[in-house]
Amino acid sequence: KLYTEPSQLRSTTYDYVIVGAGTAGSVLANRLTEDQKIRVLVVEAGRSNNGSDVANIRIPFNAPLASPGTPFDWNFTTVNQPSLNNQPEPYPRGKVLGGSSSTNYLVYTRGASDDYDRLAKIAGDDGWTWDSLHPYVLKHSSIVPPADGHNTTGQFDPAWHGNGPLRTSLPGFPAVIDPLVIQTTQVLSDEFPFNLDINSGNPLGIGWTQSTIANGTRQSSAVAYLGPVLFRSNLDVLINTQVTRLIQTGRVGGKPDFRSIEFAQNAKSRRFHATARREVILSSGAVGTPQLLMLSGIGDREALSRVGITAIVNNPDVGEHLQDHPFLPLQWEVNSNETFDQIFYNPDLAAAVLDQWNHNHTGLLSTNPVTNQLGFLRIPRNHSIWEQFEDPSSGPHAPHYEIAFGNSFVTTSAQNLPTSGGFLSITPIVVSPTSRKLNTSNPFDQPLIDPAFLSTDYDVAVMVEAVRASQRYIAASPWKDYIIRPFIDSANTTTVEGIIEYSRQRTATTRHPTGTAQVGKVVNGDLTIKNISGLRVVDASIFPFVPTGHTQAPTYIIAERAADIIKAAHRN
Ligand SMILES: Cc1cc2nc3c(=O)[nH]c(=O)nc-3n(C[C@H](O)[C@H](O)[C@H](O)COP(=O)(O)OP(=O)(O)OC[C@H]3O[C@@H](n4cnc5c(N)ncnc54)[C@H](O)[C@@H]3O)c2cc1C
Repeated sequence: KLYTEPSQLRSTTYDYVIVGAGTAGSVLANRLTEDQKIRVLVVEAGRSNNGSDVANIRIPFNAPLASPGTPFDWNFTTVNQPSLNNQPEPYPRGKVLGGSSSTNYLVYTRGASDDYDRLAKIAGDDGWTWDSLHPYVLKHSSIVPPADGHNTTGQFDPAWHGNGPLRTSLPGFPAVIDPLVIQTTQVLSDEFPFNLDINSGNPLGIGWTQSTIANGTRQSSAVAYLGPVLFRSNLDVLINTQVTRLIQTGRVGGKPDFRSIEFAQNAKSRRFHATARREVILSSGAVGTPQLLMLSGIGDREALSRVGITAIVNNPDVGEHLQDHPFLPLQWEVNSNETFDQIFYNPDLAAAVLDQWNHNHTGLLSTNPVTNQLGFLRIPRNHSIWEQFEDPSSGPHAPHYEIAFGNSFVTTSAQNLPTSGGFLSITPIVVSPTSRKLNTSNPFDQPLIDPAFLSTDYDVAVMVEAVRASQRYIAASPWKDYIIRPFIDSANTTTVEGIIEYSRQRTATTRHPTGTAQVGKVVNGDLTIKNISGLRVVDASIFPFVPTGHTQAPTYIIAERAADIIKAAHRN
């Protein structure tokens, strides 16, 4: 049942208390309440994902309107980024049932098998290898026909898709660049081979984008996992309420035991408490989880004492090691009036596509807002970059960078939409970055977030290489009559110095924070917290290295396995 006020709760004691009904938290809420005898409370700071004002979190193409600066988002900002000309960056995180899966850009990629194998090695648990996780890969998701019903043969491999509740699909609306992107994989097949399914564990090459969209509508963990089980009498979900602190309830096996939470609706309102008989599970995301640990006295002793918090468990790694993917759109003016830009210039067209979506959930608004094709690529072994840097990737199937092809002008906070013209955007993303950081202080204040974008020479060098690869892509013959010229802002990105200068002006977040309560440093292989009893973390903060794809699918996969680990831990 869904509650909007803490005073409405039927109990203060549950078997499990989950903090955050986001991507991972909703998976756990669903799986742990499969056993009717188990009672679960989920406390979510954000609002409901239903209501009369939720169009922008339901309509796939409107995802960029869901955050930042909206009631669905925490509206965080990073600290000034010295390597991005000392500018801060908006840092969106979903604050709504489904968490960031309700506001993200819907791209569904699992990353490389090597990413999971490295996680298993760091965790000391073979259960996290790609092969061992295969049942969870199939259990969490399924692939359904796209909104336009086109024949998807040759665009994905059905063998890699299961029958799970999270429904995904291939692009639901064709882009004028689709044939050009695919033809280039034939013309430049050595460097940019076609990959039938980038979600097979080997993402290398260029393939069709899969998105968390079904029937032309966003599929989030709230839609796929939480909504369908809200009727269960053993599940209580409290929204609009922030957990402010975890409370030590005693000691178990010589370790501090944290089985209670404190929560409130705002900084001035009454504080409430609830207790878990079995465990409190933190699924508050890569910003919320370390913030809550630190507020509860779990973190770096000296940093906590500077903000007046007494450390109960000294762990300097809590909230450190934030890792994200830097993202840099490049744009070209093109010889077409069929790019998606047109709906931003023409209100009649915008109204027509909205009418179509409202009518039957088809048309432009039913598709992913960013891209119909993605490429994941490695810098070859004989490239001079490797004379200077160690390869930080997890293995031979893991890319160093990604390129996403957009049939419109992709912007960042540092760039406005032009008022006319048709555009192609290619967005290089460094997917094995080496920059890491995050710091925090008080529950209702925004924490200090520092992704340290492009702060290492390696990240800069890979960004340069990714920009050059994008330029080689559109220099191929299929684009000859299509590209007019580079957009003015990116026109000078022809020299290494020019690319670096452009990167420092325009790089933004791909919104993939991970690593702030990572396996090996903060949590054990079973995701329990080191030197603490009664507490576990299940969300994107546990990844020791950011996966080399977009981070929602890896989060669903680890959450599905975590549910089984938790059930097994309490079986007797
Ligand atoms: C704008 C945006 C675009 C993105 N695009 C993509 C994409 O296209 N593809 C992709 O794969 N990934 C994308 N991502 C990233 C992906 O969505 C996240 O990595 C993933 O959803 C993280 O899941 P999580 O469970 O760790 O956290 P979340 O899903 O963020 O869940 C955390 C939940 O905890 C709640 N919470 C936090 N603190 C508290 C507290 N103290 N008390 C109570 N509740 C609390 C939050 O409100 C939230 O609901 C995007 C993210 C954003 C924000």
